[in-house]
Amino acid sequence: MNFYKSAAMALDHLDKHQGSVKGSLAAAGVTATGGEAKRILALTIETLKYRPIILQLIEKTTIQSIERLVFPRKTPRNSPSSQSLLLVLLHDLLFSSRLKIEASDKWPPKEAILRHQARLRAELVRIQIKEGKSRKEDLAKTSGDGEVVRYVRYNPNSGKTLQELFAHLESDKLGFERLEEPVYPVPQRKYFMDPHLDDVLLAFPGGSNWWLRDEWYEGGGVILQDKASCFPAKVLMEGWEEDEGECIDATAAPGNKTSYISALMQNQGKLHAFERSPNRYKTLERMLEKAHCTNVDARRADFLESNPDSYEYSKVTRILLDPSCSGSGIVNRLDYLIDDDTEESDSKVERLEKLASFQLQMILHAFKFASAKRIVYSTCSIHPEEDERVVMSALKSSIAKERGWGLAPKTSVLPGWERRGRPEEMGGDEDLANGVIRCLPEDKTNGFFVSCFVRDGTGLWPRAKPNPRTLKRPRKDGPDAEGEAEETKDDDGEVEEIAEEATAGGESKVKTAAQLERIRRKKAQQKAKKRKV
Ligand SMILES: C[S@@+](CC[C@H](N)C(=O)[O-])C[C@H]1O[C@@H](n2cnc3c(N)ncnc32)[C@H](O)[C@@H]1O
Repeated sequence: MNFYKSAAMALDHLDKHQGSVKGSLAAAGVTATGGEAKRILALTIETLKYRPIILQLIEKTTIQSIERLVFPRKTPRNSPSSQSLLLVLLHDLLFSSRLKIEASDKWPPKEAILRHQARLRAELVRIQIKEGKSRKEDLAKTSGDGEVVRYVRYNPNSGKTLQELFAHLESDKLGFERLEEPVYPVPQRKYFMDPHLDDVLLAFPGGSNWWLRDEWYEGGGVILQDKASCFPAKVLMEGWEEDEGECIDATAAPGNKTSYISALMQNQGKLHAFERSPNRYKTLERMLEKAHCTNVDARRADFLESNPDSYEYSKVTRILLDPSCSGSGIVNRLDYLIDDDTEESDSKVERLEKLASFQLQMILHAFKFASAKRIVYSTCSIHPEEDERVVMSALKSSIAKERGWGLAPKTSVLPGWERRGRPEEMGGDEDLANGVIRCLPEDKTNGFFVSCFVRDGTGLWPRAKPNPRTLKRPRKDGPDAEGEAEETKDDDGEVEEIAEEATAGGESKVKTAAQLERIRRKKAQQKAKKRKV
């Protein structure tokens, strides 16, 4: 019951238009942790998806006014509004997988709603017919252009073949038909192999959920993973040969990319996986087990504390860095459900600065591994501060120069992918910009960024005279880093915690264009103040 009230209070808070769903939960005083918090978050998000439809039902059945004793127009302080409570309860009754309100039958709000059950269901069918939707799920609000694709990655580590998966999907039980060519939006009950990852990635219609309680999903034969999130592993493992050496996934949980790298290594050799957060490490362990990854040595450890010169990592040739980021590219879960981002621009700038500094530090640490020759850096962010600008700072670092790290050219970074980097963020250098890839929702993926550093003689370097906006400025003074906790999202929308870090040596202290802009603004403000005095 409290669980419904908490979700309803978060909806009320969102109604007042104050930030993200998660932020609204905190602001509404919802303090649940662990599984309970996830459940409340999920209910809030799911309710938002069906909100316009549920509001129509409330209006058509006039349930709120008929049951005004239970759902009064005005509710006491610290209680949710009647409308929001109705929204979450009706969501569970009509759209949840169990199709019921999970509370005692004697709870007055549930009793009141059940009195109108038949009418509510009938109205819902009417709306479905009017909207031309054969399934209720198709009434859900989606992220914009109606071209949402649900991607599913085939996992060869499971020991089953792709042909077996096709047969399963096309069986009478599931009844899918495979198309030879991509069609967008993907038609109902059809699927096809994604044109960029045609050996592993299957594309389904947006509302698909055939994998719920399906043996292939439960048994790790398929993994739900956004298309863009598959790219880093694909780029990292380009040209891999079994006897080349070992790999590192420096920031592994929940483990989607780890399991893909493991599969690309044919589950052979050794993949060292680091995860710093204890909770997320547990998720990683579960994921690796489910995905049958037997070549992964996972540890709960901070990658920045690993010793690049140790014998243990002497055979590591490839490193994936997919560090904590702002998650600004994730559009398919939360962001489209609320109108816009009301975060104050200054705090946003500061947050990006901190993230960029941490991300750069991760790259510079990876550069130190003696045998490393290919490093992929990716984010699920669309901000240049975390993407191209971090890459430029890394390329200009002294360690990159000392160890010969350059940027891999387009030819070895998914050349078939059209959307490349922003030249204006890379000193105007088209070749560098073509070396990295970006993804946007219009590409039917999450917003994403992938870059690849190499030291095999093919690497690109920034031009001698780079764009001053992207210049790295080593900081000679200033405070050392403190462990300030910050929350970010990974590309699957999971909330993660990062602790901001920086080195005392100043190697990773960068001033991004955003920082410079802030300094400029502060100076201008000070000048204006002086003038007034
Ligand atoms: C964006 S997520 C990674 C998602 C993952 N690559 C996947 O595809 O499933 C970043 C992860 O890195 C972890 N992390 C952040 N800093 C770290 C560090 N210094 N060492 C190890 N793990 C770190 C975070 O806790 C978080 O789980």
